[in-house]
Order: sequence, then structure tokens, then C-alpha cells
Amino acid sequence: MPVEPLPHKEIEDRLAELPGWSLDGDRLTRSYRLGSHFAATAMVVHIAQVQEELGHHSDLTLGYNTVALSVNTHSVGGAVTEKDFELARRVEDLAPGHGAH
Ligand SMILES: C[C@H](O)[C@H](O)[C@H]1CNC2=NC(N)=NC(=O)C2=N1
Repeated sequence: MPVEPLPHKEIEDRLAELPGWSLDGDRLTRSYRLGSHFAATAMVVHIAQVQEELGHHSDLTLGYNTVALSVNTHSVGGAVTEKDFELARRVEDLAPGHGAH
């Protein structure tokens, strides 16, 4: 399935459905805080599993009790596409199970 860069207005509309996510330049980003370093590490592994399933991968940063994601789509020159939003949605759905906020 070919993916296209999303128009800015559509990015804004889709971000309205994803509280906590924002556009930083040409990337979708969000940081989460967790209850411990181990909890944050487990969330990173879970996100990695989803990313492998989707064939789409964020820059994923593990802190002491934080997890940060930054993602765009390399194959269209580093623009935001529906693939980035699909990953963001999947991460939002798994975050509560890790106590992430
Ligand atoms: C062949 C493989 O599906 C591609 O290289 C995928 C892998 N993961 C990717 N991740 C991201 N963020 N952007 C891409 O364009 C991308 N392409």
C-alpha cells in the first residue's frame, strides 16, 4: 500500500484524537512517564513488538522512568503519514496497561 505525506490540516485533525502527541518539525512525538525503570523497559519491549508487526519503527528513547517516541516515514522523505498515526494509536492503546501517562 503506497503511503502519501499527509496535509498539515489533516495532521492537526488527527492529532486532536491523540492527546499527548504533537508535531515537532516533521515528526510525531510523545513522551510517557512510568512507575519505575523496569516498567518503562517493559513498555519499550512491547512497543518494539508492535513496531515489528507494523513494519514501522519510531526513534524510541528509554529514560529512567520515561519512554519517548519520535516517528515519521522515511520512504516519503521523512514526512508524516497514516503509518505514523497507526503506530501512535497502537502505542496509546497499550500505554494504560503499563501505567504510562
Ligand atoms: C522495508 C521496511 O518495511 C521499511 O524499510 C520500513 C521499516 N520501518 C520504517 N520506519 C519508519 N519510521 N519509516 C519508514 O519509512 C520505515 N520503513
